[in-house]
Amino acid sequence: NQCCWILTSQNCFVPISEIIAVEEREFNKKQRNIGRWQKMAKLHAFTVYYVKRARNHRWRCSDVTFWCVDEHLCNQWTQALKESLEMQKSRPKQLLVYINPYGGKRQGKRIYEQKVAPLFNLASISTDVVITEHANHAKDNLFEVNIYKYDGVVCVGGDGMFSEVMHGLIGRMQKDSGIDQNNPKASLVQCNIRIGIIPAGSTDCICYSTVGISDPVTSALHIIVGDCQPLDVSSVHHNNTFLKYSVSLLGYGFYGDILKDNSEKKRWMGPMRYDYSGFKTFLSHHYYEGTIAYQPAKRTHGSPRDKESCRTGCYICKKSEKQLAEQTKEHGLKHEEGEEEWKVIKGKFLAINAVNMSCACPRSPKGLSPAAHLADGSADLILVRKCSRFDFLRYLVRHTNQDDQFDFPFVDVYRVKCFQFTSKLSEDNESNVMDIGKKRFGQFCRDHPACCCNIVNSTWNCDGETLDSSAIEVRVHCQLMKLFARGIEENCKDEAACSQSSIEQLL
Ligand SMILES: Nc1ncnc2c1ncn2[C@@H]1O[C@H](COP(=O)(O)OP(=O)(O)OP(=O)(O)O)[C@@H](O)[C@H]1O
Ligand SMILES: CCCCCCCCCCCCC/C=C/[C@@H](O)[C@H](CO)NC(=O)CCCCC
Ligand SMILES: [Ca+2]
Repeated sequence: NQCCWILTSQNCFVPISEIIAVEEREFNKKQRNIGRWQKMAKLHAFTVYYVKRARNHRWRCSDVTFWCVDEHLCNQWTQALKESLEMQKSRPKQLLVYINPYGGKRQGKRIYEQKVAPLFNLASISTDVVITEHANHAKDNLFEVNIYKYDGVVCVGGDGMFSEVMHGLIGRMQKDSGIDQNNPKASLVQCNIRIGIIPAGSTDCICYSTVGISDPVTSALHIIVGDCQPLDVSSVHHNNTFLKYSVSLLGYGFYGDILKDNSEKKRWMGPMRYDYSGFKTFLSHHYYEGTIAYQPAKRTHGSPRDKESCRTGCYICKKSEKQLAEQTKEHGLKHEEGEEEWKVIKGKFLAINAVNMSCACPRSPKGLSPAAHLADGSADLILVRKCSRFDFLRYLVRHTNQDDQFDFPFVDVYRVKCFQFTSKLSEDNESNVMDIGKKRFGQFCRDHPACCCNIVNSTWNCDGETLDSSAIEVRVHCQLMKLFARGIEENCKDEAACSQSSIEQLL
């Protein structure tokens, strides 16, 4: 029962849902026989391992040992606690684990073996572990194995590794349900097999934005207690062909160019390669011309300029969950064609970013859109128009401090449910007006050679992977998948306040 609590000897309350394991203990008489009367009695003991909150959303495994002289009483306690743990139905028993040994600082295998596997053992979770041998190994494997025998899939790596596992799972669900992913209007089948992320990559934005920290032990504990966080997923299509899914950043211009510069050859630099490419891309200061058409997300509550962020138990995401359930009840899987109007914006942009979540990460703890929601069925579309290098720097710096990064005349932000983008170049090509001058003068703007306006296209950065087409059609699928997470918890000033707030939440 979620409302059962134990009071530990350190005077802190632990909800049953946050107990990791209970173990009988061999009591060591020599160590404990301090009092005279104890010499005569045989002692019995059990240890409770539980989640302890540390600073900055970190979770740690703490333990407390209870002992008594009455063997029957001791057994009763252990039995009762173990039965209560058995009743926690959302906890995983069997997991499929994929480890990318080459992600981030190449520490994935060590992190899993030293920090995560011992905790899974303690919590009696059995695992099948696959160490990937090449890119797409995990994704392809998910189409072959019996995924339905697992309570979840864990990926040890960065955002790229998560993306692979997500594509494998969502793709497999659609295949098994006979849904054509190439149809941009298809209603996709929700994936109920949760994904756990053990962060071991370069940006780890998805883990950071859903847990509040990128820390392997914290993530392992969220998996053990069986947390569940639904997540919006965007589908990306070009000409009725499925390209990719995205959960964090879909970025054209600045973030696309960073990735393009960031070739596999630079992987030896580890996470540093992004700073190097970021600096180079900032100096190049390229603009791109194009047209964006979007449908505003009218049914979702909240706005990208809100002061409150999405947190554990977010009521805006809960409302979307309710709406989604009602909609599914009414229309089943049939896609309901929106009647809402399309808004069209043409212009020259330094960056076009569409984010399904805040995209908080260690480089930017509040993220690209601090008020974006994990599971509200919408994305925040951020348009950074042509501006000076100095203004763009001011905009970037605001990602790292408390100032509002949307409070600039050259930045617009909209909450959308779908959008389309066409670059000026592909518009021109489509209308068959091939300007020979473009070829002759190379990649820079013929009319204004010094304006840095690029005639060639940029590339889309889709959760850290490049897309082959610049013209794309994007649609947000509300809560298409689930993570072993609970969103970012409100900050607790001290442990006592933390326990108190958890009690209030449960009551
Ligand atoms: N054994 C492997 N060899 C080479 N590449 C792999 C292997 N396993 C997975 N990959 C690929 O490596 C890519 C990057 O991995 P990952 O996301 O773990 O690290 P990262 O790029 O350093 O971190 P981030 O994505 O957070 O920036 C993934 O897209 C994945 O497809
Ligand atoms: C003067 C200081 C200015 C500093 C400005 C910092 C702004 C940083 C915002 C970072 C936003 C990251 C969004 C996440 C994108 C991920 O899906 C993707 C895959 O891991 N990472 C990158 O593309 C890697 C992106 C790397 C960006 C540097
Ligand atoms: Ca969202």
